[in-house]
Amino acid sequence: MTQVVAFSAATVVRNGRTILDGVNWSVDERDRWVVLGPNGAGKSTLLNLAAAQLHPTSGQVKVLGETLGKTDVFELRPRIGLASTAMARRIPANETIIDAVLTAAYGVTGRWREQYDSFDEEQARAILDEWDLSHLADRAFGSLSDGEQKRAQIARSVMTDPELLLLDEPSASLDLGARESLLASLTSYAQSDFAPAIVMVTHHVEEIPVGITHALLLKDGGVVAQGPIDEVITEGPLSEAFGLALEVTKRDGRFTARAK
Ligand SMILES: Nc1ncnc2c1ncn2[C@@H]1O[C@H](COP(=O)(O)OP(=O)(O)OP(=O)(O)O)[C@@H](O)[C@H]1O
Repeated sequence: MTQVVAFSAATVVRNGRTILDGVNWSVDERDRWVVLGPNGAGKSTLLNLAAAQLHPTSGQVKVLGETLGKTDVFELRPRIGLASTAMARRIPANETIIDAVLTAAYGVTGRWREQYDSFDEEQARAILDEWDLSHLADRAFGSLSDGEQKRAQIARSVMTDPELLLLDEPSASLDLGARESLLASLTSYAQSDFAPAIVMVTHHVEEIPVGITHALLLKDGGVVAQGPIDEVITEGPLSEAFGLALEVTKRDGRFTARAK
């Protein structure tokens, strides 16, 4: 199997503070990872390294075979799909959903030329259909609900057929119905043979879609546990990561956790 992400003692220091501390981690092309940990654990920092948006202060990070610091990140980034709130903020509020997805093919967030390739437009419409957004194609991004915006962010992030898909809290702030519907879509996407390697960040085990194969638990910038999901999302490692005694259950592929 091909490694799409390889961290070797990856460390990030900001303002004299170590926010990611000697992380060793690798993602294979068939893997679907979830990264969990409390606020401030370093999850977004780790995702930004994998997204080639940030360089490690020390150690080595390889993404899609390229070593950060020794490669042109502007060539690497189009091969990576990233859906995050920070990315969504760059989409103009009056941009239509079809354009918000379509412009990903050109690496921009605002429609800037009148003519797009008809192949790209067809691809964007097929993706809207896949993510249940076709009926909103001509609506302004800023007018969508949080749940619809999350779907639109993911749709945009898969437009370029990325080799690595990174999702930062895809179901945060969604109501129960929107969360469950998005998780079902993520499950069917993750189980497709055509889906790339996936890494998603979340705070809650209830937000892990069925089909995620591996988990990484972070605390204070360090790795508490990592590996196959059923070995990691268990009482011991999860209680250690969140700093309280937790009871963890799994049913039909979904996890729940509560304080003991
Ligand atoms: N530029 C910076 N300068 C100083 N500290 C920073 C900087 N960027 C991030 N941090 C700190 O690093 C820590 C890790 O941040 P990060 O956003 O990666 O955590 P997280 O696990 O994603 O948190 P959350 O769950 O709250 O989103 C936090 O305490 C944050 O305040």
